[in-house]
Amino acid sequence: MTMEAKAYAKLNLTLEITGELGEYHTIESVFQKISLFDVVSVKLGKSDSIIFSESIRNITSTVHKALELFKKKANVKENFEIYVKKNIPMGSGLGGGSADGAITLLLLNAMFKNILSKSDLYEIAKEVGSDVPFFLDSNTAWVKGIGDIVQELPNLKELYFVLVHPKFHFKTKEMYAMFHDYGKYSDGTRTLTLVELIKKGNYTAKDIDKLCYNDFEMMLLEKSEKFVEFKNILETIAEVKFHLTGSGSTVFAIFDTKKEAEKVKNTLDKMKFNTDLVSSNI
Ligand SMILES: C[C@](O)(CO)[C@H](O)COP(=O)(O)OP(=O)(O)OC[C@H]1O[C@@H](n2ccc(N)nc2=O)[C@H](O)[C@@H]1O
Ligand SMILES: Nc1ncnc2c1ncn2[C@@H]1O[C@H](COP(=O)(O)OP(=O)(O)OP(=O)(O)O)[C@@H](O)[C@H]1O
Repeated sequence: MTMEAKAYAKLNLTLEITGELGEYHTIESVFQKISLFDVVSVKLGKSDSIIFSESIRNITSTVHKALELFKKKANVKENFEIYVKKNIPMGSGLGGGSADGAITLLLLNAMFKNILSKSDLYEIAKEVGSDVPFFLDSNTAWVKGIGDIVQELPNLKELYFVLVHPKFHFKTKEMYAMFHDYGKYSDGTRTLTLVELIKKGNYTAKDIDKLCYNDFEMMLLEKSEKFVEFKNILETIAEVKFHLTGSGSTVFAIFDTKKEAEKVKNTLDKMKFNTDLVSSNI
């Protein structure tokens, strides 16, 4: 029997870097799942095999890590064939690797009739990657710690996002290392303001847009000419504001209606930008 599930991407509506914890950084962030997904399928096999639809650089992928840790924790001796259809662009700040890792854990656990408790899964998820716990069962969340403390929020209302994927990419590890030298940490108050707005519930795309903030973006605007140039051209053509997600390089703009989002996407597509139109409704 093959079990299959969607691994949804996320946007960081805010991303404040608040300090350091060992080799990691502490963050305050609002994570939002979006309707862009990889598909993970799992079935029993003669030996463990993990195949991605696109070649990925890292042989110890999040899916390899999730499988290894699940088998160990659940004391499972069976072997599995896992296939991952990648749709989420890699190294984009959309959390594709983290989502795949979380969904692999959920599928394996479902195959074994929930052999592991929610808290066991959470512990393994943290080991797969600092962002992975969010992807186990949240849609909208206030994320703290090194990404591992997840506080559920009411689902964001149906909003639309135009994503633009630049030709250049940033590596998460290098971005945090660069931020360490840059050193302009935040205190989390911007994230708290957005959290309060989402809890209250009466808002428009514009209200959310005004509160979007990303410390990596602030750093890139000071340090990266290619990012500044890209963002300026994009915002001039689209006539709307774009925000970085995670450590980039994908940026997003927010709209109340699909129609408004389509208009901007069409304009950008004509100019050969690489875009996606997604919504918060998954
Ligand atoms: C930028 C974000 O996408 C925001 O959601 C995440 O913080 C990144 O999370 P991620 O891609 O799951 O990152 P990981 O694969 O766990 O970590 C890659 C590397 O980034 C650095 N890292 C990551 C997360 C974090 N909170 N602090 C860090 O300093 C560490 O050097 C780590 O070795
Ligand atoms: N399941 C996976 N899918 C894609 N890339 C993976 C996976 N596991 C490990 N990787 C490696 O991690 C790198 C970045 O992965 P990913 O696409 O998750 O980055 P990201 O979107 O920037 O994530 P985040 O927002 O969590 O920083 C890839 O270039 C690849 O080498």
